[in-house]
Amino acid sequence: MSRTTTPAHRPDALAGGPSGIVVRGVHRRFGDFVALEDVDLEVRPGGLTALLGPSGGGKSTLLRIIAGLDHPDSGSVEIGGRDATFLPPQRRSVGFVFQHYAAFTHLTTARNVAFGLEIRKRPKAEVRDRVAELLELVHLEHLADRLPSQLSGGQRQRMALARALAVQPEVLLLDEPFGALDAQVRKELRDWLRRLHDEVHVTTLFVTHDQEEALEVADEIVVINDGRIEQVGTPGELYDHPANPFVMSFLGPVTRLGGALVRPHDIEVLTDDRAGAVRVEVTRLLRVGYEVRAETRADDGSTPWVQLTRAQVTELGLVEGRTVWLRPLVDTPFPAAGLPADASGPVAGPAAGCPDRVPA
Ligand SMILES: Nc1ncnc2c1ncn2[C@@H]1O[C@H](COP(=O)(O)OP(=O)(O)OP(=O)(O)O)[C@@H](O)[C@H]1O
Repeated sequence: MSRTTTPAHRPDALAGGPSGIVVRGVHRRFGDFVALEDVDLEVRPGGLTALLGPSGGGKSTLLRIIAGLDHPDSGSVEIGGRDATFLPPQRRSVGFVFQHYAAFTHLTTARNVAFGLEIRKRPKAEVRDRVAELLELVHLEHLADRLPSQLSGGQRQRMALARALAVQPEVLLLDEPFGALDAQVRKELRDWLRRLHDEVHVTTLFVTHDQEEALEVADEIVVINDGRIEQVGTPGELYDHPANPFVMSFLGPVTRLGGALVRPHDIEVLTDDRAGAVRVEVTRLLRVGYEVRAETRADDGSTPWVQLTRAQVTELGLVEGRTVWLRPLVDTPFPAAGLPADASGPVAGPAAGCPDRVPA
């Protein structure tokens, strides 16, 4: 997917320029529990930003505070350059969509989309034109007269997006908008969201716990864990230059090699001993689609695994039981000891279920 035309590079894409979000020093406690601790965040105007982190990390709390559905104990929220900290949700110019969208069940798709405009008493012709435009945008024009119960889950979420966009919010906040849908539909909708965003350029912040979703869709990813922001960057920056072991292990597969954390595709397999290489025995070759995962055991009892292509396996003559040597192909910034106990592998995405996570 091309990112060359991302709205972040086209700040003039909205009339008056899109608005960013600035969060400063936000704290939020629930009793003794600290849900957000001194959170500072700038969401780029016109960008598609993912708020990514494990369950309970504080994603929804932060989104709700930006939306005005919850309030910080201290700190501030600015939307489009205006202090919104004490504004009610309806005065923040935000549109939101949640995982389980509560549509008006007795209203058609078109009337659901029109709702926000109608309560704002917009002229009938304007409402009609805007609804037609939005339904076309979300590819639901042919289902305008259906009731929500006659739509699929994916169609309902698209209707929710259209409804949120109807009142032309400055920012769009999406909390796991596709979370309740099955994997295939999720995948289609995330491609669709990317394309939709390329058309409308509204500053969008979406919550996800799925690293693959964030890597595929977002211009920028904010990784949040335990109420703190771990790192902010483009998908490439986070994947290639993680700030700490948590980000490294959350954003892709990791394995331990010679006391360091390494990506399993950044390991060279050698058929003889060389400087810096670790001797291992191949314990299992697992074919997973187009890749082969070679599980190994080193003399110190550690069990690094390597991601290879079938051609590499053939070329190396790898078979179970063979001794080979492994060497990291890139510098390994983190010792394996720095890996949090609960982050021994990716939590979701293509690498989920990697051998590191398969119970012995
Ligand atoms: N109203 C509340 N009262 C008490 N604790 C709360 C409340 N809302 C959230 N929390 C706690 O704050 C923490 C952060 O919750 P939050 O919903 O923001 O996490 P999350 O990252 O969105 O997680 P998930 O992906 O599971 O939705 C959790 O431990 C949660 O139990």
